[in-house]
Amino acid sequence: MLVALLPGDGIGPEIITQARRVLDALAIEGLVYEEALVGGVAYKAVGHPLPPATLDLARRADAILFGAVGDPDCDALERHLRPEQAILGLRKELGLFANLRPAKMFAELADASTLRPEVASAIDLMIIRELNGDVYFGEKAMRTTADGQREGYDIMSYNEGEVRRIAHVAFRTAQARRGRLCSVDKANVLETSQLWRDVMIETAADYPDVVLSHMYVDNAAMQLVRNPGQFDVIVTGNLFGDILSDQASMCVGSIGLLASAALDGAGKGLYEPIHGSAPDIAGQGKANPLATVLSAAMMLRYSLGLPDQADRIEAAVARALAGGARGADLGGTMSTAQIGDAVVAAL
Ligand SMILES: NC(=O)c1ccc[n+]([C@@H]2O[C@H](COP(=O)([O-])OP(=O)(O)OC[C@H]3O[C@@H](n4cnc5c(N)ncnc54)[C@H](O)[C@@H]3O)[C@@H](O)[C@H]2O)c1
Ligand SMILES: CC(C)[C@H](C(=O)O)[C@@H](O)C(=O)O
Ligand SMILES: [Mg+2]
Repeated sequence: MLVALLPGDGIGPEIITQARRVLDALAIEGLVYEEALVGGVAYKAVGHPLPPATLDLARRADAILFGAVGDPDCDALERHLRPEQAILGLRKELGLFANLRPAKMFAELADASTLRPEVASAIDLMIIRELNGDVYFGEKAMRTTADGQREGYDIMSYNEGEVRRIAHVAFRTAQARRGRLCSVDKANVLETSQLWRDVMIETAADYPDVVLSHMYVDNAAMQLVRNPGQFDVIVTGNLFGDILSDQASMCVGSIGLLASAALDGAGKGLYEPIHGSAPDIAGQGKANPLATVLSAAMMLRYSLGLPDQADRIEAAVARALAGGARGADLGGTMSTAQIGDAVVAAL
């Protein structure tokens, strides 16, 4: 089994190092790793954020463990050369359309949430974000209007096939959990969302055991902090899912805790923390590696057929947290490597 390791920029290498240590400690037979450049480091080395050799490795691999991309030095580059294009390109080129972003409160962290403990302790939800469409991948450009103003535009669209395939993933996920699916859209304003809602309702006919509800995205953002315990599975588009998942991360204590899987529906997956390259803390040993460690657990579960090993990592993270393994993001003092040590010791 080949795992592509793509550490990327900023805190990416620091957090991938810790995830790799945890994987190594499991001594899984037959697991091999190959590393490649991605993001700003790839642009600086070879002139492109997603070099052909990296894309080729990602295609050959059974799974991809990804750190983060993004570098302030690159923010003025033409868009197609910016580091972020690497992650967008991998998702699109590999057809990784289903993004699973689970948020569950670790009991040991109830005090770390910005929500009151009795509100936060009820959080056990899964955000399913569509990852290959929406305003992210529509036509976009800058142009000049007739009266000489600069104008930027980005076309938002979904076709029904794109919505239906993510709907099936979401309904099946809800079936395997508590049977409740909340579809989040903006159907009161957007045609894209009206189609989204119509297709969700049509697909529901195949899943009579799942209770489907709908919520506008503005209300969903409010409900996530008012009463997050009401959610089981949330399914939403690319942009809304991006925003709501960062919000959900803070509800469970830190953005440094939320893992994700980007799946193609056929077993291949890219696994990454939901956060970015955090240039403000890069290279200082302050990054929380747990989102990446938990992403490695998702990789073992969803792509490598090793659910018991995944459970082992997740249990070790819970034990490490119970033992006080907290970095600055959770009000503690441990470094990135010390948190890694604590997880390895708890395996
Ligand atoms: N998938 C990705 O690679 C990805 C995701 C999001 C943002 N980005 C990129 O990352 C760069 C920075 O973006 P941003 O600042 O908006 O978001 P960010 O997620 O990198 O950081 C937001 C805040 O959270 C903190 N933070 C993030 N991860 C943390 C961790 N593991 N431990 C402790 N604190 C953590 C950061 O220090 C920062 O204060 C940008 O270039 C952006 O495009 C990349
Ligand atoms: C870096 C960016 C392109 C990316 C996104 O918007 O999908 C990030 O925010 C994420 O959540 O993975
Ligand atoms: Mg994001």
